[in-house]
Amino acid sequence: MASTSGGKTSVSKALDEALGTRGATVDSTIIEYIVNVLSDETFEFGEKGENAVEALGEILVESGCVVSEREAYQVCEYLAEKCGRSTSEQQKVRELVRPLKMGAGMPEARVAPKDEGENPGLPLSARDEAKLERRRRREEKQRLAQYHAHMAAAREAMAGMPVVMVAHGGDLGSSGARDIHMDNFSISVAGKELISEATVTLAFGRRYGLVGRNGTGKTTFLKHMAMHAIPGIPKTCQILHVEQEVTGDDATALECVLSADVERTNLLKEEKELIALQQKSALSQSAPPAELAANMANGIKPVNETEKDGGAQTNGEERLSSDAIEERLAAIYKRLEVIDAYSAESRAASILSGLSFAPEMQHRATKTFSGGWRMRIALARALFIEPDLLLLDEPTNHLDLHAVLWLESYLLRWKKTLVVVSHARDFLNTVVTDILHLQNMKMMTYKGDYDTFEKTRQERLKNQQKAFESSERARNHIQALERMGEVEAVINDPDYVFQFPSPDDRPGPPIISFIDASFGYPGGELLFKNLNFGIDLDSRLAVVGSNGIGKSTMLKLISGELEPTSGTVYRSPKVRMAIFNQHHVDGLDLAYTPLQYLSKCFPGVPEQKLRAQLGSFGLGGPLALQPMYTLSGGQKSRVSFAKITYLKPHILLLDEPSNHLDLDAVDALMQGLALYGGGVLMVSHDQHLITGSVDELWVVFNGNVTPFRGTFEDYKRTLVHL
Ligand SMILES: Nc1ncnc2c1ncn2[C@@H]1O[C@H](COP(=O)(O)OP(=O)(O)OP(=O)(O)O)[C@@H](O)[C@H]1O
Ligand SMILES: Nc1ncnc2c1ncn2[C@@H]1O[C@H](COP(=O)(O)OP(=O)(O)OP(=O)(O)O)[C@@H](O)[C@H]1O
Repeated sequence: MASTSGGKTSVSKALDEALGTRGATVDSTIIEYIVNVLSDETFEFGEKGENAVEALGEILVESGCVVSEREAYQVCEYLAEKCGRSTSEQQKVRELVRPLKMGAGMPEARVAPKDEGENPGLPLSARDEAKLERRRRREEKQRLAQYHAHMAAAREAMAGMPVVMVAHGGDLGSSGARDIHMDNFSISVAGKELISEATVTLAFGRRYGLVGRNGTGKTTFLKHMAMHAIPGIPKTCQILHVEQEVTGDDATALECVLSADVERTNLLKEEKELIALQQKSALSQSAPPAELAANMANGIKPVNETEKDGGAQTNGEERLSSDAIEERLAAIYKRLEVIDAYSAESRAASILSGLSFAPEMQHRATKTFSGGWRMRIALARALFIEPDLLLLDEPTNHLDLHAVLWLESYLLRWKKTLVVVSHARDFLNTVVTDILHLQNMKMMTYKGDYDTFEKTRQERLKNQQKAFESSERARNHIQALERMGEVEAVINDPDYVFQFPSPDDRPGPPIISFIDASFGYPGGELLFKNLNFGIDLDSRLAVVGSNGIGKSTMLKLISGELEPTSGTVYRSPKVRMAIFNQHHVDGLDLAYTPLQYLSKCFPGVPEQKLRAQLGSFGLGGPLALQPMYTLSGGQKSRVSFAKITYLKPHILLLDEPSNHLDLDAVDALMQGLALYGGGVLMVSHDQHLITGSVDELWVVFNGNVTPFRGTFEDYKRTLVHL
């Protein structure tokens, strides 16, 4: 099998042979660059030279080494045959001293040049070096300025979003909006068209799953709807896009949810003040504050900001009789009953509890929660508000399986309209009534769940293909083409491939061993007691368990980011581990492009190699050159995958790897893992991914990690019965 490179001399010789006389006409710096890339000891040609084409195809054509892409393939195949070596002969890749960690900003691995000649390009004079350095600094400044401008614009857009609160009818009433017709609209971002001339109707009370490849524009579409920026959306229609976590302050989680009912909050506040006043006036007949007197003069109208500002025309000296207070209180009680205010607290508490907030947590200040939990509070608030149109963007990403199952059943009873972006097949199949499919700038609606959509679409594509082929045949026979209806060619998404480079070396066992290992955070209780297990290069494991039970901590104990408080965790000194963690985006430097970012992480590695690595995760072409703050969620995830797998780890530790990936990408991930030659341990609750890519399920519970005998479906059933 031709997979890795040979020495520099043999590569140079093979290249000479492949290019023939044409080689002599090409700039020697280019030839030197190509030889350097191919003779790098970690370079893999691929079975038929396909990786070499990926890395060098463009430059071979552009420099005139070959005249066509086809010839580039031939040359690379020849080079692979001549210079690739079998796996057994492969040289060992340099080892990393520490594992690669995404969240913590993986230690930047410097790939040292083998010798002076390995860096492509000619040596520069001191003057040129200085010039280059100045340019680099200028570009850096520019890049940061653009990034900050982008973030400021995003914040401004967010601040301009209509505020959505619980509406009880009457003054604060909802429009009673029903169906929404968005006719012939287009959406562009930075001059790039994402949706073109689409027409979408959202029927009141239906639940739509919005699906499409990463980066097609689903989130952008939700944002535009929430801003009422698409013609056809009634101004009065309350649309809530759950996008941002709630801000952390002293209000408890429960108060934060309840405060979304502004009318209730204000009525309760007023009630409290009136009662205090009643008690006081019983003693001293004191004067009420101007604001209260004003409310009473206004009758039973609920207090809101407008009244506070403009309604206080009564002077503070005016005295209110206890009768007036009684009257106002009666009106308040009546209104509280009408708006179902007395059951609000239990409704809010039950939503929070469904989303895994224990009673104690519901009474904790929002500022004490992590981002993920604050996102869950934002979701709880949205469910409590019940807007006319609820827009959810990958809600299951932040939830444990228990909460996902609860959310599914809650949304099944949802009475209003829902649009949910999700890449979780089982969630979509359970929750949605229709699918909106965004592909190739077009939006199509399909009735039914995700599986039905897939079947219908396959059928539609088959028929379209048949119609296209027969129209093509007819085109060959009939001249009068105008008389035939135009049949569009079938446009299908290209197949994804995720390539996880397998390690070239296989360190002997044991690789990872837990021996009576216990762990607790300082000042906290023990999270794990006496763990005993091992992980090796053949392990294929999924770890499951509720939120906060310790799954991420366990990954950190495996990788060495944490050490046990007692007992031992043994890690083979030769093992290279890569961690993909849930907060991978925090580790990315968003002001850079994916290519610049990888170049920073792996200095000295030729650009073409890094491009090939990005390409193997679907980030080829312009995406590699786009600042990362402009990338979609799934696109950023791919940058992380490209980064952590570059140095061919022996063990992959994946914390919720399918979050953000589109459904085809999850299939590609499964395929990639199946071909990967190292060990895999993942934390996930994605049934499709788990079922298709691991052979063992481990449950974290009560300080233990126990193998589960049964399928993931069986495990899910145990949760429903809890
Ligand atoms: N300044 C820009 N220049 C070029 N492309 C841009 C720019 N800003 C955004 N984009 C592109 O616009 C698209 C916006 O994607 P959006 O986040 O709406 O996609 P998505 O369908 O929600 O993706 P995902 O499934 O990954 O979450 C992406 O393809 C992104 O690369
Ligand atoms: N650095 C830390 N210091 C103190 N306590 C921590 C720290 N990190 C996590 N914890 C606590 O340890 C417990 C386990 O956290 P961990 O993140 O491992 O759980 P998890 O099962 O991965 O949760 P999730 O599913 O929400 O990611 C939680 O109660 C958490 O609050």
